[in-house]
Amino acid sequence: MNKISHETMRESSVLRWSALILVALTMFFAYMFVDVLSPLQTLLEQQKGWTPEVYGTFASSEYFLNVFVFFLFFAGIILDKMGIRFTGLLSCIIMLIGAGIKLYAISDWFGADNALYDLLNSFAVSFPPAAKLASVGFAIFGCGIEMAGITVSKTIVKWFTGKEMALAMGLEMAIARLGVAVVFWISPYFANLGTPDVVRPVAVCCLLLCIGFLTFFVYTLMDKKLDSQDSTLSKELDEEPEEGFKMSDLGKLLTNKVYIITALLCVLYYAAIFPFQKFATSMLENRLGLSTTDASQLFSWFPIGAMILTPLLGWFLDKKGKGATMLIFGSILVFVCHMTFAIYPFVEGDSNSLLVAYSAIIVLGVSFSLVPAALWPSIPHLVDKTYLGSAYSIVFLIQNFGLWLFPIIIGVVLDKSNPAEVLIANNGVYNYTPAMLVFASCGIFACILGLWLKAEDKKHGYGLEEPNVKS
Ligand SMILES: NCCCC[C@H](NC(=O)[C@@H](N)CC(=O)O)C(=O)O
Repeated sequence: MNKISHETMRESSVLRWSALILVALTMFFAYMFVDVLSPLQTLLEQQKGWTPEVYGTFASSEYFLNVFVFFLFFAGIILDKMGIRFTGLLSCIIMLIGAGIKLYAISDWFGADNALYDLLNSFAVSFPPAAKLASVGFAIFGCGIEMAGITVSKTIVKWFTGKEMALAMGLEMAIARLGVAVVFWISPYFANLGTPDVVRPVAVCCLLLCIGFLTFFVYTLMDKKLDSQDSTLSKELDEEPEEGFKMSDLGKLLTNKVYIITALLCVLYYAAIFPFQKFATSMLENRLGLSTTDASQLFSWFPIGAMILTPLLGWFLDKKGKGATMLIFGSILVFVCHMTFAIYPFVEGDSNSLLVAYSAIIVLGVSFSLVPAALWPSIPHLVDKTYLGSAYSIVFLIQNFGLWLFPIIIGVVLDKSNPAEVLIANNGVYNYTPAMLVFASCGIFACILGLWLKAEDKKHGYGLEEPNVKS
């Protein structure tokens, strides 16, 4: 009888973690691109005439095709049918196309003598043509990054099931957060290198996206080898090949109560995070009277805090469990942060005010470690692995709806709560209280869903409070 070799690449910790670093780098550069314009809202308003409403609509366009053309739904099916290599490379190409369009839209090459410019200028004239085309590019980019996000989640499950899965997901997200922190520093830096210009940082981030494509390409070589080892092993062990994804699996997902609660918690929680990220620099400028650079650097402590804590909490989840409890605490903390920015009487130049702002940002960073570290590794506990790609894609789809809607709501709330005459009377300083109350309310609803999830887990034993690593 032949000797059976049970060793695959995933049993080597060096190879397993190398695979993780390669895919995490793709997400690192992608997350940089997502937020490259976030610290430049004020400059966009001054140079390009993008009002908060225009900016909010542009920011939400990232999610438009995912939600309204159901791209994410198809992305999940493509992932389950075509596999990680194909889907990952496709997602990188889509990101590059979208990013290129956005760069072109805000550049001087896209100007009044251009037929496309004239066409886009012929309707909805309060929305500048550059913002329209940039939104199209960002919507295409959004398809790519979300498709990459579900692919990377499935990749981590593939390499780390029964091992340090939550730590791996935590580390991947930490690397992505580092990308956000870096872009909040380098974006204003490149924009202000010489004559202030929003195009420079976007061009730099486009180049970095190409590096992300290359790191994913290198990963595909490892993925191919692992697949061939897995199929040899299955033959040696005489295992039945795994059944692939079927359309009927979607019905199973959508009638899975605990999965739907998790998806709703996800949309409410993330609505208080990513859309806030798009307005945070401007909020800090207005609430504390800071310059763009100072506000942006203050805010960068949020992703930095999340970056440090997410892997530690992932490690804690692997060893000790308590995932549902982490979701509840994380939701309470997001509420605390946003309420602080909504109601604290900040005074310009006051050191106490600055201390309170820093503390609130750190609290948000802690929250943004607790929830993601617990949420994403909980999905494999709730669904069958044959349709895990679709399970992630539908959570992302529901989440993307919130991420699309909230920047628009916040843009409108800002415009309505700051009519022109009030804005002039306030020397152009925006009142952010109503907008921050909207964000705070998301935290409350997410917390209620977290409590419900914990009760369901206690009743049915999904293992959300159990450690991931089986000893
Ligand atoms: N492997 C990690 C999975 C998701 C991480 C999560 N990202 C998202 O939820 C994205 N859908 C949101 C976006 O791209 O805007 C995160 O915490 O970053």
